[in-house]
Amino acid sequence: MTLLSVEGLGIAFGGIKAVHDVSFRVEPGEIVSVIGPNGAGKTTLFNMISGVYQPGAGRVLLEGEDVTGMAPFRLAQRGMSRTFQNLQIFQNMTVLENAIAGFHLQERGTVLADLFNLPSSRRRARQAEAGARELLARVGLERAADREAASLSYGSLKRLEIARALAMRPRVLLLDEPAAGCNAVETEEIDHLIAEVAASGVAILLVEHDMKMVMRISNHIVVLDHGEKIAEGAPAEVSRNPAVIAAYLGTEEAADADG
Ligand SMILES: Nc1ncnc2c1ncn2[C@@H]1O[C@H](COP(=O)(O)OP(=O)(O)OP(=O)(O)O)[C@@H](O)[C@H]1O
Repeated sequence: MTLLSVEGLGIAFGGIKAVHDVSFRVEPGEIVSVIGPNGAGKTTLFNMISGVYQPGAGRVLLEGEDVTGMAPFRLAQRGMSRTFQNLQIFQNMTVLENAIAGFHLQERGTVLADLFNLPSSRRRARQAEAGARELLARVGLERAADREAASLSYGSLKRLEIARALAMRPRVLLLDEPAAGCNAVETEEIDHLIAEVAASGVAILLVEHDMKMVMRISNHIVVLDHGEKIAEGAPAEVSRNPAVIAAYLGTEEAADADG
C-alpha cells in the first residue's frame, strides 16, 4: 500500500487559490521533491500535508488512513514527522537535550509519573537519552552532544533538526528546505544523511530551493506553478519539460523586469 498519498489537495486564501487540485504519492524509501518558483505554493502544500493548515479540498492518506488536517503531533505519533524552514532548535539547550526533546511526543500520560519521579519515569528518561545519543551518532553529531546548540554551524543545526524528527521513528519524513543557508560541504553532508534515511525505508518528501541538490537526490519531482501541478517525473524528465522551463524562465524575466 502507498505510504503517503496526496489526493486533490487545495486551499484558498481570501479567494485566491494558493494550491489547487494537487495529487502525488510517496512510497517507502523514495525521495520525492516539490519544486516551483517563488510563491508557487510549496510551503502551503507542505503545511496542509503536515496538519499546520486545514485543506479546503482533497485528502491526505497515510498507509490508506485518512489523516487530512490532523494536528502535527498526532501525525507524528502515526509516523509522519517534519522539519521547518526556520530552525526550531532550542539554542540555549545542549545538542543532546535538543535530541531528547524529540522523544517527548511519544509519551502519554506520563506527567504524574514524572511528578513523583517514579521508576518508570527514570527508565523513560534513560531510554530517551540512549535513543538521542544513537540519533546524534546517525547524523554525525555524537561528539557535539554536550555543546550548546547555539555554538553549532548552520549545517550541524540542520542535521540536529533532522535527528530530532527521526526520534519519532517516522515512516514519512517531511523536510522543509533542509539545505537552506548551508554551504556546499554542509549541503553534501545533508544529501548523504537524507539518502541514508531513505535507504532505511523512510518515505521522504522534500521542499528545496537548491536545484542541484534536488536533481541529485530525488527519485521523483513534483513541479508546482501558481498553485497547480504542472509536471512530475524523474529529475531528467522534469528538467527538460518545456512547461517547467517556461515557469522558471518566467520568474527570471519578472525578476529582471523588477530589477
Ligand atoms: N497564510 C497565508 N495567507 C494568505 N496568503 C498566503 C498564505 N500563505 C501563502 N499565501 C499565498 O499563497 C501563495 C503560495 O505561497 P507559498 O508560500 O506556499 O509558496 P512557495 O512556493 O512556498 O514560495 P517560496 O518558494 O517563496 O517559499 C502565495 O501567493 C502566497 O502569497
